[in-house]
Amino acid sequence: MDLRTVLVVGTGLIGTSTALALRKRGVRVLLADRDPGAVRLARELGAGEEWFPEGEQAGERPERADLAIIAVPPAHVATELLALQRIGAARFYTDVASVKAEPIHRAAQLGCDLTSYVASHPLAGREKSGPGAAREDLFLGRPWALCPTDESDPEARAAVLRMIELCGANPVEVTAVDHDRAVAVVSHAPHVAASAVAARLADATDVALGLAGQGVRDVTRIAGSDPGLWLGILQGNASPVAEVLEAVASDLADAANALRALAEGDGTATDEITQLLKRGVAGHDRIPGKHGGPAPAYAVVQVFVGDRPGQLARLFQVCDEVGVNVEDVRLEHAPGLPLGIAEVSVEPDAAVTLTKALHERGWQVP
Ligand SMILES: NC(=O)C1=CN([C@@H]2O[C@H](COP(=O)(O)OP(=O)(O)OC[C@H]3O[C@@H](n4cnc5c(N)ncnc54)[C@H](O)[C@@H]3O)[C@@H](O)[C@H]2O)C=CC1
Ligand SMILES: O=C(O)C(=O)Cc1ccc(O)cc1
Repeated sequence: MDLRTVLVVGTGLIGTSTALALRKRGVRVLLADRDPGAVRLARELGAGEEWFPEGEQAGERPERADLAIIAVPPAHVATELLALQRIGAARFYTDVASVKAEPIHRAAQLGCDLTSYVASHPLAGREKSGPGAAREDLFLGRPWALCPTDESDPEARAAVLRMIELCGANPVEVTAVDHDRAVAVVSHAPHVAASAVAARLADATDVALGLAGQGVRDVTRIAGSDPGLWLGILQGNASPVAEVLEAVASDLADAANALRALAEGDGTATDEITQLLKRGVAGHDRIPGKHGGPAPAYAVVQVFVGDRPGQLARLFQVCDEVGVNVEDVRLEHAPGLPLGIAEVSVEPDAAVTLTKALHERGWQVP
């Protein structure tokens, strides 16, 4: 299936990232958003050209795209789909909303044409919104769910598969109901849990915040996301998310009770806590790695870096010189000190080479 022209409706984080990825693969991209500033910025970022729907530009017929990608909040997907289908904006349609059953159900209720529509959802994103946060490589190697229904035309499915492929993502075909149950576990409930942990920090003391390390940053990163967007996501998947949160809340309550017992001298309560921690390790170990397979066991080389411009570039230069590929990098800042620790993840075999090279060049490797 050839995608020559794609229309992106909603030029925020996901719409603009998709547009940038498609542009890079030579697709012509038309952009629309109810916020003119969002379209302007997406255009300036090189995501495509502005789309003028029927009647807005005198004498011009609207151009019919091969595929329209609806990248707006979940509650607006079905109404946008209907409006676009009414003017024949595209041959096929998809959306990228984080929930799937509810928008499909609503589209059916509104009388949308379900043959030309295959709902989808990239499992990649950021805690930031808007076109300014978009990245053309956001979807590389990431899962991208697609949920054809019995009514979906095979050609519509092929068009959506082609879009996913062009964005460099891995298609995962799943029913809308199974999708929603799955993302409740791997995305939506974790988001609420992160918010609950981060909410503890709102009135934490300055001393506590001054001692914050990478752990709390990891656990709360997604809590910085747009609450309006997330309310819509949680509303659209309320029961499956509630079910997972009830299980998490039960584990947390048991852990708190065990710790109370421990504080009162009941040493046997350690068993319960150990069991939870071990179940946590088992669950964490099951998360696939960045390319979709089992998580690779990278070695982490720690190195002190001064908080000055150019230090990371120098560090990467050393990696380059000794032919070591950087799989991941994480910076931990030491509060109040003019230095931090870079944690460079590399293939296990490369760790010794890199550590030796850093030592030789005068880097402090703890
Ligand atoms: N934020 C994330 O990490 C991810 C979000 N998603 C889904 O992608 C969709 C978009 O989310 P983001 O790009 O993060 O949000 P965003 O807030 O960055 O962008 C949404 C854009 O849609 C526009 N918009 C809203 N209603 C509209 C309408 N009726 N017609 C035209 N434009 C409209 C807004 O003006 C805004 O520019 C949502 O459905 C979300 O569930 C999917 C994967 C990841
Ligand atoms: O920021 C991250 O790492 C995310 O995982 C973001 C995200 C948010 C919503 C989705 O539907 C999918 C992914």
